[in-house]
Amino acid sequence: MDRHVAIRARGVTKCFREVVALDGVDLVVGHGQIHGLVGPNGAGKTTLLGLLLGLAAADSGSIEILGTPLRQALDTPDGVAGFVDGPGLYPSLTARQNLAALARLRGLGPAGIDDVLDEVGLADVADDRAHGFSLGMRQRLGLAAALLTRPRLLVLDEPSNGLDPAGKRDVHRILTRLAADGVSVVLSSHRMDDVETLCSEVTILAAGRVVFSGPLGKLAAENDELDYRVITSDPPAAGRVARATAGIVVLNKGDVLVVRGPVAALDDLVVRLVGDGISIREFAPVVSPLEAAFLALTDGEAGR
Ligand SMILES: Nc1ncnc2c1ncn2[C@@H]1O[C@H](COP(=O)(O)OP(=O)(O)OP(=O)(O)O)[C@@H](O)[C@H]1O
Repeated sequence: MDRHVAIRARGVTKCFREVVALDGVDLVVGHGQIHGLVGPNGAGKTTLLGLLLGLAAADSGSIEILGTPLRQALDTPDGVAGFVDGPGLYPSLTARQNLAALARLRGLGPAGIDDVLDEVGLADVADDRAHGFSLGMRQRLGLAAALLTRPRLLVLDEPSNGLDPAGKRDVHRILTRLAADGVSVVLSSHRMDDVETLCSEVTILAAGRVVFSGPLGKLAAENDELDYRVITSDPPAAGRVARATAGIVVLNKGDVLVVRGPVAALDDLVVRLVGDGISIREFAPVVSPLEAAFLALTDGEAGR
């Protein structure tokens, strides 16, 4: 038993007939960490999140949640909440009634319902029926339902799905605040920018296996051959300087200067540009380290 981590999964395997959805998966999530789960369609993300929520049992391996080993389905300890495949809601009930029904099922009183509705930005539509809700509103209501139980571990399958930019910002704000209070969060997403903004650690799954797990910074360190877009005050001169810098490969992407090279050569290029009086307005990876790693590590695995 390990009380220092929220989730410790080792060698988890899950098959659906001949389909191996998870194949020896390890996952460690610390307290107060927001951990991203990414992978192509069919990689096993929802299956893994479902196991963490106790919706099914693993075929083999071990899963420990909040210090308690999971032995069978529906065995999750108190303090775990979330959803997979979209939040389960009663369409004919209002937002408030949905939460009241859930509170009764969990043996909780109605106290807190207004607070969580307010927290997820649904206070104004609290008495509207859920069947008229947009995808983003249903996601918010699902999050409200999870928050109602005051969880110590939140397990969320694509929580930003269907949210507009303001909704996404609200959800990010809520999750970041919860994590600051020590709540652990595991979430899946197809949006690399979401994962990069929210998560300190990420696990990349491909075909049921973990191909990377660790801090986002480690991915950046392992990707020193990214393409960088360089926007300057004098593009022709910058192109000439880049071509003359040892170790730098210049790639033409329209009018925009794009370079590739080891970190030392990129550093040298910056020094030379500035030395030549060329102002650097932007020096940024064309695709983020996470996206580059995702594409490199999951190449050919999509669409099982
Ligand atoms: N209940 C099930 N019965 C049969 N096969 C299943 C079942 N659930 C998942 N699978 C299969 O297991 C594999 C992993 O599916 P899973 O839904 O976990 O992937 P995912 O990473 O969440 O994909 P997506 O990004 O498309 O949601 C897929 O091949 C899927 O078809």
